[in-house]
Amino acid sequence: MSASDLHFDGEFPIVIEGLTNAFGDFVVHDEIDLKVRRGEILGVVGGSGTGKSVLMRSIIGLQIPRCGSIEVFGQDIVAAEPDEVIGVRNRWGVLFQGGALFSTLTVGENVQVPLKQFYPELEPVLLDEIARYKTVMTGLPAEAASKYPSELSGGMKKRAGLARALALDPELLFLDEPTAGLDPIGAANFDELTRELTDTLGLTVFLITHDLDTLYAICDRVAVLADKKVIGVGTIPELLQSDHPWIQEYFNGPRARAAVASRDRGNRAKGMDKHSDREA
Ligand SMILES: Nc1ncnc2c1ncn2[C@@H]1O[C@H](COP(=O)(O)OP(=O)(O)OP(=O)(O)O)[C@@H](O)[C@H]1O
Repeated sequence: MSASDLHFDGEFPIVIEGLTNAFGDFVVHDEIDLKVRRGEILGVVGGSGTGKSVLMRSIIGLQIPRCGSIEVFGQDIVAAEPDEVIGVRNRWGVLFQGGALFSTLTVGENVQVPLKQFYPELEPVLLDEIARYKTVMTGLPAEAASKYPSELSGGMKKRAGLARALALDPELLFLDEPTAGLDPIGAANFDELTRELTDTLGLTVFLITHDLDTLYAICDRVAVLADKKVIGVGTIPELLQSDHPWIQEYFNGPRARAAVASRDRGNRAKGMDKHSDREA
């Protein structure tokens, strides 16, 4: 438990204790603990290969840990029978790295995949309607629902993947490097969309990223993976109190300074917009 969790009296949709993941002799996580707070966007960072994706896969039951426990909405994910997990699986949505859309299905059909899986009784006309609604919710035009992934830009594919992740009205959203491969404007727009959806839908978000701009712009707290452990969890100012060299180098390096400057410029621009709105 992090020091700040002692002062947090809300709920924790994800509770991880003593989690060890290993492939043969290669240990990725060594007895890690992590709690995700309801309503937060938790950024998960760490060098390449520190096990961010493996951690996410363990939480959603795609990776069987060597030991430890993972509870999602109070349901034990590790020890449970597959049937027992179904009740929580429809409470989360996942945007995998690269979108992971089915290339032979249209965007709308992709969004319908989880709907058909969990609600096979839904009529086709209703499935179409929900798929169109989810597509538009992510900022895509309604016509995008009838397009194939190969007809979409990288940014549109991410939004389509997000629409599918939101298909079941999840409470918990997993995003694995959602802004990777997007240009800075596309990435900033996606960040804004993530924040807006989190606030309006009351989501809790587990967000793996290498993108410092994303961390500074939208994450409430950040968890740092290094040395097979979670070496810190907190707001960026809290993490900066740590003297761990990776944290210092990451959050005090030139790229972090550029991210802070960019966030501040964005905030100033928003303030000016509000000002000119009031004057108009
Ligand atoms: N199925 C697997 N079999 C063997 N090793 C694996 C498997 N999946 C992941 N690994 C190893 O586990 C380690 C952590 O992988 P993971 O993909 O979680 O890293 P990551 O922190 O997400 O990296 P990146 O930032 O580069 O995406 C890596 O060394 C990877 O090679």
